Amino acid sequence: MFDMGAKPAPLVEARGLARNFPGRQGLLGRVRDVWAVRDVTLALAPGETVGVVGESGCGKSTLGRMMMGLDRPTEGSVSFDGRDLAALSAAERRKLSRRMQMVFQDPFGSLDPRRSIGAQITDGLRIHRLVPPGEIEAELFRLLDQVGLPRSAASRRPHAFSGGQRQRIAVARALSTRPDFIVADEPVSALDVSIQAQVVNLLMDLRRDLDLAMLFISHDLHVVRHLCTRIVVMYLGRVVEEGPAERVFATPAHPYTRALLTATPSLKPRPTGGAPRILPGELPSPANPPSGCPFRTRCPLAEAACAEAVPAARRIEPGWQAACIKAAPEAVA
Ligand SMILES: Nc1ncnc2c1ncn2[C@@H]1O[C@H](COP(=O)(O)OP(=O)(O)OP(=O)(O)O)[C@@H](O)[C@H]1O
Repeated sequence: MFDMGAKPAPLVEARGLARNFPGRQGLLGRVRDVWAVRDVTLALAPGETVGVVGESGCGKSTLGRMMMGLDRPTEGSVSFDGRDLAALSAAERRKLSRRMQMVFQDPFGSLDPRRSIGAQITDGLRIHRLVPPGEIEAELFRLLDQVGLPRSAASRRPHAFSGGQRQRIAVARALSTRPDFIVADEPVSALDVSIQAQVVNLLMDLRRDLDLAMLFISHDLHVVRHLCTRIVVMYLGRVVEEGPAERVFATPAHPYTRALLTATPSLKPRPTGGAPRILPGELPSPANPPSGCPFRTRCPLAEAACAEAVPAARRIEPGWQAACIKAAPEAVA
């Protein structure tokens, strides 16, 4: 379990979260469940931005969905403002949904091509009756201003916008209900590099102005570095390192974090689409993870003891932990 250090009362708290999915029959007839997330404990204070990073398939989206209450944990619990999400009635859950919003990688997939974006941005206002009907248009214009879109955008449909503009629309829609907590799942990965910076800057401004707590999921460490105060590194469903973003980036303590940072060429332009960079060695199947430390099959420091047990989190400093028997802060070249 990760020790969170001294912090204000959390807004969102995940305790011992795990999620498995039933496996498919393999060639030899063996069926293995996939543990997408295992034993994750994580808390966000109000207004805090936490980045979740790791290679594709390490469980980031599944964690984000559980923290939003969109997916039920197999084990563990998520609480929001001190209330266990699993214990809420449907009506309480609906009410709470106003305060929790999600922004996805593909805004086009979550927008209805036949409706004007003005109508779509204001759905939440109507559902939750946040402003009187006569004030909806003024609120819509305020939201468009906030995300840097012209007011003339209101009457147009999604296809009239570029990828970056559509992500601004998705952000405006998420903000419309005045949430306290946003899960942003790879919100800029599908965008052109130059546009990514604009959307990240927008999110930074909003975080500052609105005091939003944000779980920002990304395989791109540099995006996270700009935006987040704390970083959580996942590998095969487990948190392997967690700490203040500045400290973790300067001197990562887990060999996997070091490998991720080394594999990320610093701020070089890269192709659109943001395919995760390849680390040395093969990522084991989540249906058949190695015994002991999940990273040991690719780890340059691995020794016999690493195969014996999943390493406990070692405290590097208050609020900074790494699950490795050799965890020690070390600068990357
Ligand atoms: N609904 C599902 N049914 C079966 N397996 C699933 C399901 N959702 C996720 N998984 C599996 O759980 C593991 C974690 O997936 P998840 O999407 O959470 O990872 P991720 O880190 O977000 O990856 P990506 O960046 O590719 O989205 C993967 O092995 C995935 O195949």
